[in-house]
Amino acid sequence: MMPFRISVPASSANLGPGFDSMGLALGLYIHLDVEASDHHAFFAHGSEKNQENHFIWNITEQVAARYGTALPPCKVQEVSEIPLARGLGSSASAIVAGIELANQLGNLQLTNEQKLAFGTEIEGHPDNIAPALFGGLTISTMLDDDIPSVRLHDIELDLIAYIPEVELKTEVARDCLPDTYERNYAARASAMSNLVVAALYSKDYPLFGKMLENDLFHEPFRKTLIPNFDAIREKAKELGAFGTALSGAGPTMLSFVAKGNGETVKETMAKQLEGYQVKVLEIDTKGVSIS
Ligand SMILES: Nc1ncnc2c1ncn2[C@@H]1O[C@H](COP(=O)(O)OP(=O)(O)O)[C@@H](O)[C@H]1O
Ligand SMILES: N[C@@H](CCOP(=O)(O)O)C(=O)O
Repeated sequence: MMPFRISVPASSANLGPGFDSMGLALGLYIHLDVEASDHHAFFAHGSEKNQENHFIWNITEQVAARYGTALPPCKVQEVSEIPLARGLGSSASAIVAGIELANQLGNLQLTNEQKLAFGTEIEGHPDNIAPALFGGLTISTMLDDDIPSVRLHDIELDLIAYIPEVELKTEVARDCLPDTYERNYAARASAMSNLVVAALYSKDYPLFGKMLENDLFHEPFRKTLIPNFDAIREKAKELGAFGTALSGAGPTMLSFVAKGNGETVKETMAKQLEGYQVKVLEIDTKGVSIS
């Protein structure tokens, strides 16, 4: 086996009201460096200890078992830039990395549809899995036997992420959500989501930002868990951001600003947010890749 590297981007799910459906691939990556070995070994990021039960390797074994394939012994070294449990899709990126590792080691020739279906089955929703696989901004949903997914091109915006030190597990942030929504409420919430997509398509970024900040599906129920939710949104707006939303389930927030303004807005925001990593992030356009 020739050594190879699997790289998977992070992602920001939801984009306001696109709950469990929209996601944007980001230029932060998890990498798996793989080489032949006489025994199996998985080294997690920053660890020198072999972890036989690692989250990613477990996914790889599940995929191999599903296809009845034996995996050749190899050494895997994980290197990751994606912070865990901050709303940047680390679990989905790790799942996609595990699926791709099985695909490469077992020469499974999985189609994109098979990878998306398997990843969504594990994660429970496709909004982070689809952009981690395909790159860019994806809109997808689960049907009984299919996961339709559309990719939007040419998002001409700069992105600024405000990543706090605290973690928030997605599972905990999902437990705060109502089980059901009343019909008129759900219709209004869906209308916001429709307008987010329409505004992105027509590059009407002021309208996009306005609708982004009018989510009714999840942010109203999660904002009390999120440090500085209103302050970040208001300050970014003052500095000219079109809009700011929770990234995934949070606690990271993500601002969308005019192309070319990202660094200036970032500098000012960073001064106000002690203890945060404030970053201008690129949009990843490739999704999972092998090199
Ligand atoms: N690279 C990784 N290695 C091991 N576990 C991971 C990795 N990435 C994610 N996880 C698991 O997923 C959890 C975070 O997932 P989640 O709560 O959905 O947050 P998010 O996906 O927004 O980062 C981590 O606490 C860990 O259990
Ligand atoms: N739609 C999900 C997205 C979770 O994204 P994550 O990056 O926080 O795992 C949700 O909002 O629960």
